[in-house]
Amino acid sequence: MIKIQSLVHQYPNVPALRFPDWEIKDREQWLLLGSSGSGKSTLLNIIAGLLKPKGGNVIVDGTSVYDLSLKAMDQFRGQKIGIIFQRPHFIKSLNIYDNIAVASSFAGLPVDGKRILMLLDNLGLAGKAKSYAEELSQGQLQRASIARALINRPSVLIADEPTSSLDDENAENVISLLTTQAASSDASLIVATHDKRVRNRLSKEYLL
Ligand SMILES: Nc1ncnc2c1ncn2[C@@H]1O[C@H](COP(=O)(O)OP(=O)(O)OP(=O)(O)O)[C@@H](O)[C@H]1O
Repeated sequence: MIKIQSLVHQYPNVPALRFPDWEIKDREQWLLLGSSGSGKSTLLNIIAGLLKPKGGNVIVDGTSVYDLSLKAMDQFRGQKIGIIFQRPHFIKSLNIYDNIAVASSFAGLPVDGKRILMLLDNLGLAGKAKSYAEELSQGQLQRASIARALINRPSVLIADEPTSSLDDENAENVISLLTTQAASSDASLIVATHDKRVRNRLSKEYLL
């Protein structure tokens, strides 16, 4: 369960961003909608523990995220929150398997090789474990980033414009995988998007 309460963020020289309170129950799937500049990415970064808000609370599974020390917050994020960005970033010198393994090590968790291979298989990447990011297409990379986001069995999967750089077929594939994989991992899902192809695929909407 995630709660945001009385959240406000202030960038220099622009009006403060205020976010309506929001409660995301376990396994719920939400679209985060709003016009360009309304604060979607800002809110996702705040929920993910990557950007400290000026005021208010983010509570994930009973823990007030911004009351944690920086080190505790890094581990908490690694264990509880899976993040998928618009364009996936992988460490170039490591293969896909090792990139996913590193996500567990950073979170202070043991590497579960069987689960890495199972997730890659579920995401249609069974043969790509030993490949490097530069050898994968955008759609394959986005699927690999879903595997990486899921590896630590997070409570919530957060995706910021995950389909905007993909063609129709890959966009459909990625949104299906996000919804089914979140459900089978018992994770909640938040997808921020402008993409009309995605809008009718999740039942709940939070509007900025
Ligand atoms: N680092 C920053 N410094 C100053 N202002 C910022 C910064 N990042 C974002 N902003 C401003 O905060 C507002 C919200 O930005 P944000 O990226 O969260 O919006 P968004 O809804 O995700 O937009 P888009 O849909 O275009 O990606 C915008 O007005 C933006 O210009």
